[in-house]
Amino acid sequence: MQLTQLKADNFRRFTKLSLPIPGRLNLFVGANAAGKTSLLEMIYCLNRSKSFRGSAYQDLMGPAKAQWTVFGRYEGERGPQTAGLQWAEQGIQARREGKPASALDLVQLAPTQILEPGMHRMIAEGPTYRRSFIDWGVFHVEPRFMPAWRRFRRALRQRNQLLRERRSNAEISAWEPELAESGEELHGYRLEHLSRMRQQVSERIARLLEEPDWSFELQSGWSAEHSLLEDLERHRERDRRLGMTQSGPHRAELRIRAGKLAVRHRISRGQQKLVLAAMLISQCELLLQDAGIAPILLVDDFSAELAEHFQASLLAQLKVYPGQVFLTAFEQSGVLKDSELALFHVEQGRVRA
Ligand SMILES: Nc1ncnc2c1ncn2[C@@H]1O[C@H](COP(=O)(O)OP(=O)(O)OP(=O)(O)O)[C@@H](O)[C@H]1O
Repeated sequence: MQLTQLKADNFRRFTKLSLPIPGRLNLFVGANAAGKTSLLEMIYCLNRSKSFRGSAYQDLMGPAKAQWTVFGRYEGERGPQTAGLQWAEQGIQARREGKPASALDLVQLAPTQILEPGMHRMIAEGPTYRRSFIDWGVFHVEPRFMPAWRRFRRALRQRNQLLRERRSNAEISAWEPELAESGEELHGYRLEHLSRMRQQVSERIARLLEEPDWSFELQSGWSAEHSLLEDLERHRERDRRLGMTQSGPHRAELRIRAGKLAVRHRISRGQQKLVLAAMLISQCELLLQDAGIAPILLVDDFSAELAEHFQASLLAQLKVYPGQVFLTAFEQSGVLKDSELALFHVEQGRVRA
């Protein structure tokens, strides 16, 4: 899907915005605090119903009133579409084609991914971010993922509560078959998605970083020698002591290695950015192959931490990516002086093409 018009009312410093977006490759330029990241956040928020900066809905409200609205027109695989998201003190409301919709409807309409400086944590920190990277892709290509995820969450919640309440083994184990079955199912979807992506990601990273030998391994979250059901039984006493279930796909880990070393010990911040970019672009291409949708890619602070020749290889990969791309930068200099990029100047909450 391509966003062809973006409108906003009282979103951060954008009091009123109505921006036609004619093209696929777009560049927002402007000084510090001009509002470039807020524009990406607006698109992300519309398409994913949350801020990528971890801001609460209320924080997105500008000074004009206690309410904000974002609206988008789209063209693409599903024909012309519209979507809107409005927040007021009563809560958040989503609309699709002018009719009330769920946040999930918007998430499905125009899959959107972001590469932003804070994403280093996806490599440098714990497994949560890497799991959510895999799950975002699985969600869009595998319709059975959400029902399995809901079954799993429910069984996990119930078992955890019974563990905390120190209830009998009979009561606790009653939830284990459901938890194990849905948990194994989720792991299977993740594995399938990763195996479809693995080679492409490794090759893309090798191309971007000019270094070979990258590997990805998904650890299930329970022991490799046992089924999840067996693991839950074997570790019930440990789980009792801790008051929570320690085995399952909620403990899965995606290990990324460069040669034999974990990637976070091995590469610089700039290289981390390229690894993440390679992972995101490959995953977006897989979504196009498997679900027929080319996600929108947002890249905040495109040039940060990248030497000019790395910027050039990243831009080259984004240019051949078939989906819509939005970049931000302080100015259109160096490799960004590219006639294929539609340029937008952002100044104090205003945008001009
Ligand atoms: N809810 C809000 N209401 C009004 N203004 C806001 C709100 N939230 C942030 N701002 C203002 O928006 C500006 C920051 O915008 P943004 O982060 O989009 O800038 P940027 O162009 O990406 O800057 P940089 O290049 O420095 O990252 C700041 O001046 C901030 O005070």
